[in-house]
Amino acid sequence: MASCFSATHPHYVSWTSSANFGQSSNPSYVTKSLVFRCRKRTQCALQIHCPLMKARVASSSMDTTDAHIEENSSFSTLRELCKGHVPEHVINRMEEIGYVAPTEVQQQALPVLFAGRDCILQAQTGSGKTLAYLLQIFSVIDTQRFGVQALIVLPTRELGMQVTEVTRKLAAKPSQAQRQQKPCTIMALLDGGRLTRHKRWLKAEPPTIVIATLQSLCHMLEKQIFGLGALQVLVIDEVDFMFNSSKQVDALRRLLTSYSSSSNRQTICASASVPQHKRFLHDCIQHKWTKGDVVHVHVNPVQPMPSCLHHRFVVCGERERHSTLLLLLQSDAPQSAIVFVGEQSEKSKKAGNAPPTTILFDFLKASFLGCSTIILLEEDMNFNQRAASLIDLRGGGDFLLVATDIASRGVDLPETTHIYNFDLPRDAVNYLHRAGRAVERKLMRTRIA
Ligand SMILES: Nc1ncnc2c1ncn2[C@@H]1O[C@H](COP(=O)(O)OP(=O)(O)OP(=O)(O)O)[C@@H](O)[C@H]1O
Repeated sequence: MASCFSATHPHYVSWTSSANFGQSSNPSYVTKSLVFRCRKRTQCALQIHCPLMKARVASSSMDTTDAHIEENSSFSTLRELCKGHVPEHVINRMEEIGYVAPTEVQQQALPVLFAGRDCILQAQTGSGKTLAYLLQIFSVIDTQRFGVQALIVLPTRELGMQVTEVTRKLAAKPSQAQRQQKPCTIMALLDGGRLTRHKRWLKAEPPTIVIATLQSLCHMLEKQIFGLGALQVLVIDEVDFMFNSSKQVDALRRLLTSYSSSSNRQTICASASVPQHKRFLHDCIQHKWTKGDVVHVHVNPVQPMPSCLHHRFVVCGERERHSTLLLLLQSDAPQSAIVFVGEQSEKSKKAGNAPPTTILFDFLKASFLGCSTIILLEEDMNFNQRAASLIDLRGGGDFLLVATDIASRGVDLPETTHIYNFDLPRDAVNYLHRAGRAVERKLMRTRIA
């Protein structure tokens, strides 16, 4: 048996199976029902769904009492919130871009961040965590000083490019009066970039802000191309993903303790999911990844997934998965959608099989006529192809993206209306991040209104 389930976005939650229909306003109830129903069917589904259940139980025990959060609901605009902390030209730029009213996480986190506290920032996908930590960075950097003052570390090149774009927009040229000041320089040090050019730049004059993936960053730090002696703010975005990745965790630990010291910098960790957050906070203090008085800003802890999502699942036979997905796409006629496919196993690679992403991509290109722009994004593509896919996606217009989990973390594709999990996510956390790709712009619209 195989399952294909989808998350779409109207203002209620429902689920369907080949045998039953149901409705609920509580996503965790949906998860429970899904587990229960699949458990009755096959062992295979049971194995797949058990982690979902565990994560649901873990999330239901969360509370916010582990850290004092400074309540400050009196700021109705970001300008008021940032006044006296963030330079005027950045505030002006922020308003020009359209960031006027703060989101909930910005309301709660910015006073804590401006007070210089280390912070674990946990809030729903698309809630505006990036802007919160960027505003803090702009509040502390001094462009007259030499050295890298802020470092943002993220798991993928795609997310790195996105955060770099927002940072550059905010840092745009200061006003006439501030022209005498040196501009804020920003470097994207991402896997697949031209490291020789970066090396020359770093040696000549280190940029004020570096946005990096771990591999490229650690390469530069190990070769002592630059140091973190002047570092004031270190941000680890998608922190749970980074700590869970066997490829990244050692380098991340070195970055947090050996290359710079938590007592000399402000450390901000961000994610929509921090499983076992009390344990994580304990580890942060114990291993000196952060200072001892680190704050856990946890927005909306009882509802880790936005309530505007509509969830459903479809159970079908293994051989009918492609045709079932096609039928769903034809009946939903999504404006823009992402179809998540699992990574190819090593065994399948060794056997010389085509990757499941490519098989599905070719199938949809040949059979789905509802969308002219069908795009592929996966780890095994080279960096130029990956960049080209992102440019196509952001070029406007409708799209159908066939992707691995490379697109599940942080990537902001505001036009996305539907998410299809062609292969089941590994666990509830993975489901939450995949589903979260469909909500960002809609949530913002609601909040601003
Ligand atoms: N105050 C604001 N007003 C309007 N739009 C905003 C505001 N803050 C952020 N946004 C927009 O909301 C979208 C989502 O923001 P962002 O990517 O920071 O979310 P996130 O919390 O980091 O999500 P994820 O957990 O998926 O990484 C972006 O398009 C961003 O430009």
